[in-house]
Amino acid sequence: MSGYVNVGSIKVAEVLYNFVNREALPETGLDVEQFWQGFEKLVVDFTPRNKEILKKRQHLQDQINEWHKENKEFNAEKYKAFLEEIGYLEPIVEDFKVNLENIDDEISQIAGPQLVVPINNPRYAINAANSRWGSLYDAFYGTDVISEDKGAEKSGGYNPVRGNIVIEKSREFLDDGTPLTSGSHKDAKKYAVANGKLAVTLQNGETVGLKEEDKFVGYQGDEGKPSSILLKNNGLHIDIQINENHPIGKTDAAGVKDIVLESAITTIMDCEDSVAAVDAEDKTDVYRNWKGLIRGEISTSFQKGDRTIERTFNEDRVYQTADGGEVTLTGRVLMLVRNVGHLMTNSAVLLEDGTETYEGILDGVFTSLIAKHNLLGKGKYINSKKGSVYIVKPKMHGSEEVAFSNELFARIEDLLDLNRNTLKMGIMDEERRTSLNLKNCIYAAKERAIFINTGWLDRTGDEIHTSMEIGPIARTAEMRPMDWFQSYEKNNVQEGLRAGFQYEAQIGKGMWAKPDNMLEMFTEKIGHVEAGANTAWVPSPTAATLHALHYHAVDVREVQNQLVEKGTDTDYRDDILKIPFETNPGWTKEEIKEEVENNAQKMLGYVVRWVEQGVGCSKVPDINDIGMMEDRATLRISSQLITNWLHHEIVSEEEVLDILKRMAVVVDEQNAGDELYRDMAPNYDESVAFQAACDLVFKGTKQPNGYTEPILHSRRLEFKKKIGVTN
Ligand SMILES: CC(=O)SCCNC(=O)CCNC(=O)[C@H](O)C(C)(C)COP(=O)(O)OP(=O)(O)OC[C@H]1O[C@@H](n2cnc3c(N)ncnc32)[C@H](O)[C@@H]1OP(=O)(O)O
Ligand SMILES: O=CC(=O)O
Ligand SMILES: [Mg+2]
Repeated sequence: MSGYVNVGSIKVAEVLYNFVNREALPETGLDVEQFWQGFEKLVVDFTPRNKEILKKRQHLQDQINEWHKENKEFNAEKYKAFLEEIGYLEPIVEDFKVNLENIDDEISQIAGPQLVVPINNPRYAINAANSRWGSLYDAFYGTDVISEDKGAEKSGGYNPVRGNIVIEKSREFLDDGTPLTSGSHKDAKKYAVANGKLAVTLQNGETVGLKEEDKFVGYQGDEGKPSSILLKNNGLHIDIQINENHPIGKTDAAGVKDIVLESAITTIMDCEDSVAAVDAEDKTDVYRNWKGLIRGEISTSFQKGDRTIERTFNEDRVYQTADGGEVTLTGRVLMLVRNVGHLMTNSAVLLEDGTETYEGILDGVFTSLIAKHNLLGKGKYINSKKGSVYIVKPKMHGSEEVAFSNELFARIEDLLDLNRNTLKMGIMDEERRTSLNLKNCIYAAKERAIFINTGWLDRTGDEIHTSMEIGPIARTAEMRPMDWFQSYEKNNVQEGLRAGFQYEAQIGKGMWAKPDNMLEMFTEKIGHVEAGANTAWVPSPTAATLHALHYHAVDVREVQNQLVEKGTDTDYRDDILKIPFETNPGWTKEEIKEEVENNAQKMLGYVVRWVEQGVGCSKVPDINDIGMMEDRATLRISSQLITNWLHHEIVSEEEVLDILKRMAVVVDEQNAGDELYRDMAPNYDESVAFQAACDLVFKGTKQPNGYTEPILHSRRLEFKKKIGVTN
């Protein structure tokens, strides 16, 4: 474990202190001594306020619990009045508009997918930074968007039957978004440029152009024999790549070897839900990676099959324009960084009384300090051309907490000698108090709020915990179609539009949590764009490429215009307050068993890797063998649902323990091929991971807002100690 260095009244872990002095502070123009003095003062000033925020959360929760116990007959009007009385529902501010400056086009102008990636996994994080462009052919060929029926299997080498379906589907996409004056891209036998326009020769010998000529942007290679044609539709680029000697190009009449799409426009480098970082060593790793990412200098090499792959940031892409000029497009996403929320502390910095500092304060300071490098032009690539730093702030409850972050950001700007409002804020709309008071939350950071995103996974967990005492909460799959959820989503779009997010900021929708079910995503996630969101989360680069198709199909600007025209003054509060509980559930024994087993299996599959391997985001099979993206937020749902059912005696403790034990055997089997894995069964008492899962459900009513972090962190620290690892 790291030793500590005294910094005034506080102590900073040596590993972090050295990183800051040797790697983070150099090139920022900041004085080392002044920085640490200012840091100490900031920590000392903001810690008590952070503590107060958390006390208020608990006080509100306690009052809500008591109210439900005293009001067994639920009355919606009385409930709302009570929430107003205790300040859970805030008086709503007058209409206003956000006042944002120096916002990159990727946030304000370009509607498209937002990828999320654990920041402490360089292989994935660099991949994520490069996922601005993705192969449509690979996305179709490699996923279930195309069925494997009728000889179109994926297995083995290249399957031309499947390949032809990919090509056909891709041409249909071109016909939809960038149609020809006549005929179809399917019949193209040559793509060329003539007189500054796209000239497509069809099978019938006719040469046609684009219906909307200005959708042609540029090309690479010779006009008569280009290697690439660049088109643009709804603000997103399409690169038709041509090489008649390529194995795929050879099979295509026009020599097209791929269609590459602008895919993830922004990426969130995540320090939070998808990461396990519990001590100074882990946090220093996180910050070091962020430095490599924001400067575009990080690289990694890894083995894939029998190949060694070197992964670095992609270069820009340069094209000739029709008028003889040149256009350079970035090869990379715009990066945002998600800090942690206000809840957790970390031993990386200790206060005078020996207690740990709030991790959110540390993240705010250090991710901003590191980002300053890039603001000063240091590094291989510039992330924000406008000189902003985009910080996503999760798990805030109500406008007071947003105001706290806003002040923290201002103080960090002063510490780092940054202009006011350089630090922008993405507000996760993922706690009930925030959804219900969203307008006020945006107002509290109206010079910084660059997104509001419906983090529906945490939001669902918070819904369960907040109303723990009312009765049994609905089964997880039944929660989304319900009023509370639907109105939460609509309210988010409405409040974004009302606050003037159109052409200024992002109205974002949540994660697709089934990373292997791309057909289902392809069918469903277009709903996010149709609802007026100009971005939505995806779990992988492939998902980003497929989701990009939705922004080609639907012009979200039009949707937003229509919504604004219709009016943005619906009061969704009453619907959001419709608690998803069951007065008379009537679930069969079989249904109850299935629900608990499913949640238990996902929990254990995730927790075991978190606690014993430090993996913060995993793909874990559910009971139907569907690989689910599991992170701290999905764990909050699974654990709180079981807790709730235990609390209301839908299941007994013995039954849950029995299910956990049986599911542990299943999870052990699923991980049989992993050398680092330690079985949970049959010595359950010795498995730290198994104990963590038990704590999460059996002590679930006591977890602050139902969060999983306190147990995950303490059990991970216990495991590290047990096996003697420092990181
Ligand atoms: C509630 C919330 O807070 S949601 C936000 C937090 N969640 C996330 O950030 C999810 C991010 N996604 C992931 O971590 C992963 O996709 C997982 C864990 C869900 C699945 O991971 P795996 O099982 O390894 O995925 P799979 O085997 O299908 O794909 C691996 C390949 O995809 C790439 N990949 C997968 N996810 C990502 C990603 N998010 N970003 C970049 N690349 C990715 C990997 O780099 C790898 O490719 P490579 O071999 O060329 O390096
Ligand atoms: O952070 C995202 C969520 O859904 O929770
Ligand atoms: Mg979340």
